[in-house]
Amino acid sequence: MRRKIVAGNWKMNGSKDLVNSLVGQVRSGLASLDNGVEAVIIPPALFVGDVVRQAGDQIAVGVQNIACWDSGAYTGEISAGMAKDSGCDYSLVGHSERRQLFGETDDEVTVKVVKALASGLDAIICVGETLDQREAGKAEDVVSAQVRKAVADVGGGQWQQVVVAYEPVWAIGTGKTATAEDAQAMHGTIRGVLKSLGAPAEEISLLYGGSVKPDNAVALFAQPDIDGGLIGGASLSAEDFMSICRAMPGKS
Ligand SMILES: O=C(CO)COP(=O)(O)O
Repeated sequence: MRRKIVAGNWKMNGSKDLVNSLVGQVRSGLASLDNGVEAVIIPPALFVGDVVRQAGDQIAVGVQNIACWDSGAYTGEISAGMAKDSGCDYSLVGHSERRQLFGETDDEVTVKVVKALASGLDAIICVGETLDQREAGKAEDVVSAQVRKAVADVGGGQWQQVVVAYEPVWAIGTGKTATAEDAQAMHGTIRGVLKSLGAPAEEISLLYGGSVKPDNAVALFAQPDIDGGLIGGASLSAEDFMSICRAMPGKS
């Protein structure tokens, strides 16, 4: 059965005060929710320990990025093993901001997925096309290639640790969302790619990200191949984050 996931990527936002106020509110909100949603909080790495301590069993925790290496002289980097050791369950890999602002390459994404899975983290692999690529009619090709490359070294028994998040770059932080139909179409394509690679595609959760808000989450989550969301700005408000969690239908 595919997991239904709502993950909040705080990016470089938040503070200890936000951790202290938000995590408890999300925790009590989830206690009265029975739609089977798994909530994940992905704060800046410095706050992971604080979130883990307050999250209880109901909230999973993730990091926004991991290194390509296990340990060593890589100043400023954090390994997948360290994230796991600190209580993380997930790592984002290949977020478009990492790719665009920090020059993260497809090859590095492939390695980071391997490192995450080997350390026992679930990898939320982020893919998505730019506006130019969409307008040139290349969105499907770009996203399909990103997916193929990212999972190139995933082993047979590791697929249950893989989650794919489709985040069109033009929809991130812009207030523009893909229509539910366009998002569904791309999710169908991604599932098809995973199937063609021999993965148990029907079991893999596919998230949509890019300006997801309480008022558009219902239509997005109603789509058959959209199993949840990767939320940026709206995840910094406990109220909005919980509204988005509540937008998940009780589908299996
Ligand atoms: O990049 C995102 C989540 O990883 C989406 O961010 P916004 O929800 O702020 O558009």
